[in-house]
Amino acid sequence: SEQVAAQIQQLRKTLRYHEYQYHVLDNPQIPDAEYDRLFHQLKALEQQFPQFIEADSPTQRVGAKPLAGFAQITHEIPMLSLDNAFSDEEFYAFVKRIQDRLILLPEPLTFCCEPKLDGLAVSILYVNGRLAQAATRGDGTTGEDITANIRTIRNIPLQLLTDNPPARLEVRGEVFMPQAGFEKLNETALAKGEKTFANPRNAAAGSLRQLDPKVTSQRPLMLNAYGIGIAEGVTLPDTHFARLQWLKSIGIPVNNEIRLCDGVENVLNFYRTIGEKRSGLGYDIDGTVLKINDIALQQELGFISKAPRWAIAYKFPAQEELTR
Ligand SMILES: Cc1c[n+]2nc(N)[nH]c2nc1OC(C)C
Repeated sequence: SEQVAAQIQQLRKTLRYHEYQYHVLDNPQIPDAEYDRLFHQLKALEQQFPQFIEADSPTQRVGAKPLAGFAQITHEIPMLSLDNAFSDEEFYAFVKRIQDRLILLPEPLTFCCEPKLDGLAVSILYVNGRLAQAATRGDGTTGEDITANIRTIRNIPLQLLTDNPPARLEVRGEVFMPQAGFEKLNETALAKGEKTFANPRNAAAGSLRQLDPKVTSQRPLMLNAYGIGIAEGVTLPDTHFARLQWLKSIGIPVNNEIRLCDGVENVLNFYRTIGEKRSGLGYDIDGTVLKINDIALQQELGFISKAPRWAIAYKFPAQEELTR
């Protein structure tokens, strides 16, 4: 049965590789039917030899039974919110406050510019490379344990794709529901006389708050990572953009609209470009998040009580004001 164990390990490795290519690199190497065939081959082998089943096998996404409730989790590093800007002038003022505070002012000032996805912020903890725990942001200090539901999200790896994983790595990101999946979900709900959701954000929130992971597993949710919390047993790169690239390299999905921009004019150009692309992205965003890229400068600037001094969300006018 060593031969069976080896065959099972090889199938898991192959499936993880194809999940990474499909969900993270958007570059599938095999047709979906071939992936499904491999998946069901592994499922059958594990059913025939249950002694080889492991919690982070690609077949083990959907938890067995519904929870009675959600446990509370206290974030070791608080998940803070963001200060907002609603005009170029407010963004200029944000940059001026940074320039006035920094002892040594690099020229140009480099920003990591990201779309601000309209979903739910979550924290996902990997222990020795295995998904161990996940929580909602909650009030920033305490959130709800949604580990069982997070495990069902197909583009979140159950195991990091690296041979020497950090002892502990906390990935922070947004769980969202793409517009196409949202419309299909509401169509089905309507046809079955069930409750429909007002918008993709509410649908994502409702799906993550399901006590039964089997229900969450049927919902078209996705994660896009935007930062790192706890990181032990690894030396992280010294810029935010390089950290996101590193996350992507070990299997964590990162949004592909993220860009580095040198200087304020290029940042504002990013903001306008994303605004023009907004209706065609396929998922809801409510603005951009513009961050000082250099980690040492972030640490020098620190946080105001509730939000970092080094990042700002520059929002778009509320969607209702514009025709969709
Ligand atoms: C609350 C939040 C939300 N978002 N969304 C993105 N894309 N980045 C990002 N960063 C955040 O906070 C960090 C600046 C700490």
